[in-house]
Amino acid sequence: MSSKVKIAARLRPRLPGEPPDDGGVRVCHAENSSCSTGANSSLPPHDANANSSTGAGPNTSGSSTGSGASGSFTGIAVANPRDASQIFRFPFTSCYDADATQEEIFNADVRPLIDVAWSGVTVTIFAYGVTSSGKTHTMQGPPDDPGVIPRVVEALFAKSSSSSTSANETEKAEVAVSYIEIYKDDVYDLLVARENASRLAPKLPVRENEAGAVFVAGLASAPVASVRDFQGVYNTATARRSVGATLLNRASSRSHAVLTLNIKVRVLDPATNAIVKVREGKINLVDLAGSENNKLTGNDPSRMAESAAINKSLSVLGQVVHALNTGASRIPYRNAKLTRILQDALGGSSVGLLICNLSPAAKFRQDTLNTLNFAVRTKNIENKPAVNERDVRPPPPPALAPKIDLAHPPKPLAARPGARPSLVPRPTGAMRVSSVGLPGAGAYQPPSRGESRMSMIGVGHIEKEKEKMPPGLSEAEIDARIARAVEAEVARRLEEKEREREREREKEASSSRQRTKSPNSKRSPKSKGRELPPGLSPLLKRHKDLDDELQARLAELERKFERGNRDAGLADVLSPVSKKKTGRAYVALARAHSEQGNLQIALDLYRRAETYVPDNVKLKERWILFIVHVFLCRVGESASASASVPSAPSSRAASRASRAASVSAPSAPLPPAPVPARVSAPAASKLVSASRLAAAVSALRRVSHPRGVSTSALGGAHGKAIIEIEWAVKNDKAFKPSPKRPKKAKKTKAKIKEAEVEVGEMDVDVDGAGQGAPSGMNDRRARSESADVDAGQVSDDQMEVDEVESSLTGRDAFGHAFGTELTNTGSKRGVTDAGMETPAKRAKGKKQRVVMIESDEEDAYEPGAAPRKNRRRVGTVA
Ligand SMILES: Nc1ncnc2c1ncn2[C@@H]1O[C@H](COP(=O)(O)OP(=O)(O)OP(=O)(O)O)[C@@H](O)[C@H]1O
Repeated sequence: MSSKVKIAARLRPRLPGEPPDDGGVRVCHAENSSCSTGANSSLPPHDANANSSTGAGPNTSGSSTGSGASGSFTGIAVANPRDASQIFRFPFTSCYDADATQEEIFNADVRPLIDVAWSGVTVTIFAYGVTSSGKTHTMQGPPDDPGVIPRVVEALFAKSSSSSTSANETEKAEVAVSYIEIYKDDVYDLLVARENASRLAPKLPVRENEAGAVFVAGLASAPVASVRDFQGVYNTATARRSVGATLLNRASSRSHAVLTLNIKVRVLDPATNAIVKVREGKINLVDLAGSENNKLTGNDPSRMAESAAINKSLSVLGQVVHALNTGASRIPYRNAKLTRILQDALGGSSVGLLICNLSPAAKFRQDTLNTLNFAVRTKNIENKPAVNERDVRPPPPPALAPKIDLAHPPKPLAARPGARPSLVPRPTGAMRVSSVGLPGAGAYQPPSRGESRMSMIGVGHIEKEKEKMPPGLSEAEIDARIARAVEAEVARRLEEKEREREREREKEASSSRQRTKSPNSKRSPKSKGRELPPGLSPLLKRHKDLDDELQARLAELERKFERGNRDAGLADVLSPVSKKKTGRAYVALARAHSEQGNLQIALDLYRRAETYVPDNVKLKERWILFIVHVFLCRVGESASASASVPSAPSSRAASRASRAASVSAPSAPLPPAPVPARVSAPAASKLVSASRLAAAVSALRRVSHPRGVSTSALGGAHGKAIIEIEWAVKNDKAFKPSPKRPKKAKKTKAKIKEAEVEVGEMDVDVDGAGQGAPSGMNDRRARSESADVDAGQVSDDQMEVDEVESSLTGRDAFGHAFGTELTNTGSKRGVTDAGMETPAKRAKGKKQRVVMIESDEEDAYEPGAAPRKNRRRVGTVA
């Protein structure tokens, strides 16, 4: 349903002091074929035969055609201010001449809207017109001749007191008032007291809620219970409104005022007196500030500013109306607070009434025409009123749900002739049960839940409950009791099931604990496969003949694995940095143990380190090696214990080892163990295991790196450690770990500065030796060196190579001779000798090779001098 904005035009009488009415503005009524002018007109009524126009001036639209300004139409006829013989006619159904009373206007156009608001719709009534045209008079009115606002309130309370709309329902209304003014495009709450005449009330923001309704945030709302209450609130608030004297109006409104009456109607059920519905209607009563011609108003600068704001907002109002009429895609509501607040009344969901106030004075003729043009356009705006009503009745209690005969439940929909088969799969024989356990044909119930309940409770249970009911109960009470009983039964059975499940879980947990405690107990290969690390399971699956000892060993490994899981739990909650640090700590610990010969512990620690750095491929490989190592050691020991000749290749253990290794590398037969002629049993076992280990490791390496990967690529520094340990085991030698790699120096400003100082010192030292480069390097050399030695581009590896090279030649990469000789002996793993420099010293050595190039202007570096801005740094700390 749509509703057009209704227009009512009212011509005010000529005021004392105004020039005589020239009869230029006439109110015509078709019914009595007459046109009247403002009161006290000095001119006779407009000549009915005067020339008339089919428009209302160049900017008009929508005015009707007709001949003459006769009373053949209802509306306003205005003489062209430039040519009095031309008449513009504006047809409106509601037109009031100067003699019209406040009561007439109220009864004809406003009173009907009270019922609209009462029914839960927003109604907006606004007075529009040039300054001094009588807007405030129409809306507010003097105390002895109240206008629309007081009359609306009075009618509202009268309606409220006699609010009985039907025989069944009684209505109770609550009225609350809010009152704002929009002054210079800022919103102020007129209900909020101000400390003094100056505008100290806070400006209120205009917002939009999720539903798109515009509202003034933080606006006060005063409930009023009677007309007297309202008068008290309204008079106080109105006194706060910005009013100023202009030449045209002694009490000119300097702001737009919007009074809102919020009407909340509660509809009661007469039987129970309970609230059935709530409707919330609103009446917005808007007294706009009048458009002003500053030539006529004689405004001072402050009034001019007000006037500009007023005219601007009215102009936006006009643009909004125009956009609505032309069906524009964008309506410029947001261009002014006024239009934003009146958005609902203009093309929104409210019912609107625009009262056009007209002045008969000739000086306002053009403004009058503008006002009428605006009115004609506005009347084409269509709103879509919406009723704001909600049903607040509580949902019907379960006992009042449709009753079904339990003994003869309704057929499912699909079974009815012509009914659409249900799309929900339904097991045969199962009947849907409502949430309270009653068969609910109409009530929706999720199938799974309802059906499971049905299977739990069954119709028999309900029947039993029904039988238990004492006599004399009503049907509803019986239903309610059954519902409660069934609910309780469902709850009890669910609880029982839950307890049962809990017991099962506990049983399972205790049996798994038992299994862990007794490592010798028989375990199914499946459980092994599930619990052991993935790298271990394939090997075990293929060797089901492993003896008890090995089983015990595996159990121990499992425990370690579980401990690893705990570590994994801890690793989960650590930050990446902490994880890395913890992983490094484990590696360091492993190194320490390996140094002491505790290879087993070392390898275990390497494995734990893996928990914290799971993506570290090197550590994963080390874990596989460890498993093989353990396996072969055990095999080797048992072989040595059982054989008189340690190298016996035909021994059972050795053949097992051979088989195990061949699993990993079927194409790589184990080499014969290199056993010396005379060797002790333990040493022999070690050698046997070592040889098997070496074969298995190489086989594994082939498996994991089919294309062949170098040792360093296999494990880097830590991989090397593993190989070294293996080597030590194989050769029965002490294991010497490699020294830690020096950390990379960070390129911090401080270090760069420090490096500069060091370079300065280095230059001095080198000069002192008589072999270094001169402290003042020429530009060409500096450039060529900078191209070669941009420290940012020199990798660590390159530095290692340089070190070796320079240790051989005694010169650095640039041909400089060093005062101190680098002592890297070039051993096969790059391990330094006992008297070698510490990593820190090595790092320092590297620093000394950094070349700092100063700017072209400075040949010599001044030790201790602060770095200058224009220095060009082409080399930096490695
Ligand atoms: N219908 C009327 N009957 C008698 N007097 C009227 C009527 N309409 C307006 N007046 C008088 O005209 C003067 C100006 O009216 P009013 O202040 O209501 O104009 P306005 O449009 O509100 O002006 P502004 O926009 O400057 O506030 C007032 O003195 C008012 O009493």
